[in-house]
Amino acid sequence: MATDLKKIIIDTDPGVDKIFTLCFCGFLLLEIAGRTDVPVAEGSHVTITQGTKLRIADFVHGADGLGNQNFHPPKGKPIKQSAADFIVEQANLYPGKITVVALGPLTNIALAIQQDPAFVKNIGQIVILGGAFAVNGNVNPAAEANIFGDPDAADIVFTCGADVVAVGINVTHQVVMTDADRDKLVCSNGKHAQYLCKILEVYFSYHHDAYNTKGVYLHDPTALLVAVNPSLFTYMEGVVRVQTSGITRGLTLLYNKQKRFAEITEWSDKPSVKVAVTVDAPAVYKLFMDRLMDS
Ligand SMILES: O=c1[nH]cnc2c1ncn2[C@@H]1O[C@H](CO)[C@@H](O)[C@H]1O
Repeated sequence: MATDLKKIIIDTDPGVDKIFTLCFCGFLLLEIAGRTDVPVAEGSHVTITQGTKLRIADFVHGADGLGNQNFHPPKGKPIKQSAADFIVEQANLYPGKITVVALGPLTNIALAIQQDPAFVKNIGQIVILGGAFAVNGNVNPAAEANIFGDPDAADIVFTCGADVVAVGINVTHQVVMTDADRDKLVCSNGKHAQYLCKILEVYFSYHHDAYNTKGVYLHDPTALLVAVNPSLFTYMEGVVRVQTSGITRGLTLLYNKQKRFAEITEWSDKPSVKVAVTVDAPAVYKLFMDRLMDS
């Protein structure tokens, strides 16, 4: 029986919880997992306004973005196309069928939108790990890290008119791997469990210090599940705008359309997106841990 497998492009920067997500997909770091068949395209080095991309998270993920484990550089090379060109090409080849899961700043997707007027129609869905909806950010009280990385790009993506679903830290902070579960993972037969527990050390100590929690937030794996198992979440629809300057640069503000304002606002006449508001955290967590411990 033919199965209609979902076609997913993961648009990501390095990071410990990103590796967890790739591992969950059966990829891990592609060479470690022997998945050299998966094409890798290089993303933009500058923001959509040609600004320098800030390195803001070495204290979260380690200086190499991978838990300071000094891995050998990969032998394989990225494909020649840029990430934006690749995303545009795939959306054209498989109209309505591609889901892009964005786990980092949104520069590549904003570039794809600017490059090809048909992209918004051709892309199946854009799942964004990003934003802090009605809660404090994690870079500063206003901004979540991925949106803060390129707020202008984020505003382009949120208002582009494609099928956009955002999962912010108001939701991902509910999915926590505890210290005790990390210890269970170390002792499990999972193929990548030892490796994962090593790269987790930096990430755990950052969470202990920054949040005073005995556990880490599984941001990125949770976002992936929005793409593959959306019924584990509930959503609100509305227009999201991103603050691009000032002390609240990177703030994501959802207009829930409950009030009809007398004035025209920056949210008027913009397309709606879906924003995750609740998550079945035990179910998400179980799916995730079962996969990591048993495969
Ligand atoms: O304090 C932080 N600074 C920068 N990046 C962070 C921080 N905490 C988590 N993340 C990263 O940003 C996304 C969620 O906001 C996640 O991808 C996580 O890896």
